[in-house]
Amino acid sequence: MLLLVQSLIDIIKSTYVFTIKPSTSGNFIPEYYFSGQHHRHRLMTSTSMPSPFSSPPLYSSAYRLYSTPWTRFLVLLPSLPQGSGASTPRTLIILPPIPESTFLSYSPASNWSGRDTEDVTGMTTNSERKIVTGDYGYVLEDVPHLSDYIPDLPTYPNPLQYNPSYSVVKQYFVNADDTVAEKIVVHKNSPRGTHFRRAGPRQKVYFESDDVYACIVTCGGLCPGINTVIREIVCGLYHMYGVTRVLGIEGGYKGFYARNTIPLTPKAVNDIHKRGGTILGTSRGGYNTSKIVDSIQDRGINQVYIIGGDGTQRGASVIYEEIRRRGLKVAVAGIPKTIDNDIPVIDKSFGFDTAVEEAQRAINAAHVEAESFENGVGVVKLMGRYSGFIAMYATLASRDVDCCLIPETPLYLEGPGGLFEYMVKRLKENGHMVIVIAEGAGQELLSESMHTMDQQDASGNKLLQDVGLWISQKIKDHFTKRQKMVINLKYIDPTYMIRAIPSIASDNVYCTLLAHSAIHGAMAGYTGFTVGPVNGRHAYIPFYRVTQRRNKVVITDRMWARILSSTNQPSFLRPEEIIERKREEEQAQSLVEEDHTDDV
Ligand SMILES: Nc1ncnc2c1ncn2[C@@H]1O[C@H](COP(=O)(O)OP(=O)(O)O)[C@@H](O)[C@H]1O
Ligand SMILES: O=P(O)(O)OC[C@H]1O[C@](O)(COP(=O)(O)O)[C@@H](O)[C@@H]1O
Ligand SMILES: [Mg+2]
Repeated sequence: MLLLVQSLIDIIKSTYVFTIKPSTSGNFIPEYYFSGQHHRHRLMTSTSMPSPFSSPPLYSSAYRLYSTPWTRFLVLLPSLPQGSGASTPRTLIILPPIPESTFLSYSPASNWSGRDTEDVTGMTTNSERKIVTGDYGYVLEDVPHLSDYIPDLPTYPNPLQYNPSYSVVKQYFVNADDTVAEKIVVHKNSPRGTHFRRAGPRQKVYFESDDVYACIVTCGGLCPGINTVIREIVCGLYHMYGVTRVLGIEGGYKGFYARNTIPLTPKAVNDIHKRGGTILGTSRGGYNTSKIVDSIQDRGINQVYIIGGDGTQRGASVIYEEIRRRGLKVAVAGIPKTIDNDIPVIDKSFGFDTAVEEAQRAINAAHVEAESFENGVGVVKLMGRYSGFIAMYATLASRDVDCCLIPETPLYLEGPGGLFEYMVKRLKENGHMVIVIAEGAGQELLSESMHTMDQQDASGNKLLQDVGLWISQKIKDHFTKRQKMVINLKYIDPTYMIRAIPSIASDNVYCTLLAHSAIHGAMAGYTGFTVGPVNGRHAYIPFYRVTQRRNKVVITDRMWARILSSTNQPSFLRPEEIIERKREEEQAQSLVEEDHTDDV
């Protein structure tokens, strides 16, 4: 492979830039830029990927070679046939990862559309995606800075050094070179791997307090803790940096151009963390980049704090791009919000602990009902559109659950190894049982039996059928018609109750840290970033890293094994499927750096 790579260096001449993005189906969607246009093509699954050494040969003029320093892969892109358009679908081949040392010897390749620059530390950077490489396989996936596109910006001493609360803190300011490792479990010879810029206050800031005009917007579904984040942004800006002008945008993204705004002061937000929801209101859909950025520009806003999930962060990324294109001195900071805990890279999303805590009440109720009746069955539906983290953690915490069903696991009802067989066994053994089901579980079965059309919400998210109602009915039908066994089934759907409550104490502290990290980053001139803890330390993460894939429960990991061992439920996986899943997971691991929440 080494020789092969070396001999191909001279053909790396192109203007394409790749990133590799996992799609919802687990395939990888490469995204690339061609002549300034942006196209997306689905990459074949890793299992169906042909060998790079197979026909047509690697040296054929039909292929070009690309390298991506942030994924450390080589990608082969077949050239377009004569006369075809730029959007013609093409098959990509990804070569297996190559030794980091080899890669760095010629990375970044001359094919980046971004300019290559050498920074003072001698590290090589790329301005399209700020990748900095260092010794021993060190990679920094840095976030943009206002000075990247606005020259000669003045800086000011950070007012925090005169703040009586903070000036006593030893080493209050973050060292400019501090970065946070994405992976902390390493082996003797592992490369140092990917890092993110450490969050926190800097010695110099790029805004004078009086000049700051900040705004806050909340988008997407609710989540416990949103009000706390709003409160802490307002109070943090005021108390740490003396910023008095903060505007609340009402009703999500569309509020920028179609709704009212409200001035936010520490007094106005003093008590809001005790309430669920968002005092600003939220929405799905209604995203319009130019109208949003026009509104930011017209109002003279220069710091934008955007609280929302994966869709929101995608929107924030486009807003940042447009602001940069217009050359505006406006910092864009994202604060990740999702009750489903499906945002990657960060350790956990705020509100998740609150949701798991509140879910206990529903599970307890289901358990009390179930054990009080002969053949009592409690069914609890929890949120989790594509990721079953709430169901998994709520199950593990409760210990009263006999079966946990999540979107990541297969599910079948009838036959050996199916749910009904397990239920009969469990009811005979225990006389009652509790099932926790995440809303996204078993959706294929549902659409098969209900013949429903794919429907979407205003943001384009798939609208799910009510799996709780469906499975409850299926269970009832099975036991009355097939088993001739009387069961007492109680279905509890606490989903919105869980989402709408105020956050618990630990989430409140977490929300405060997120808000402060975002403020410090924006004041220091960073932009186009999301904040969040990575292995316990808060970091600035480029938008593309939190939107390129979804955090999911890995059912071949130890955490899911703990569930199986705690409930004794069937895995719904046949042995050959387990092997296949493991293989797929290993391949995905080697293609994209994974960040599981497991590994306790
Ligand atoms: N790919 C995208 N590009 C721009 N805006 C988006 C994108 N996806 C979603 N949005 C916008 O982000 C907002 C929230 O998205 P949604 O998916 O509903 O919630 P969440 O951010 O919680 O995932 C909506 O206003 C939606 O229009
Ligand atoms: O009814 P709504 O508001 O569309 O929300 C339902 C969805 O919101 C979620 O809480 C996730 O929301 P986000 O994508 O906004 O984080 C899912 O669990 C659920 O499917
Ligand atoms: Mg979402």
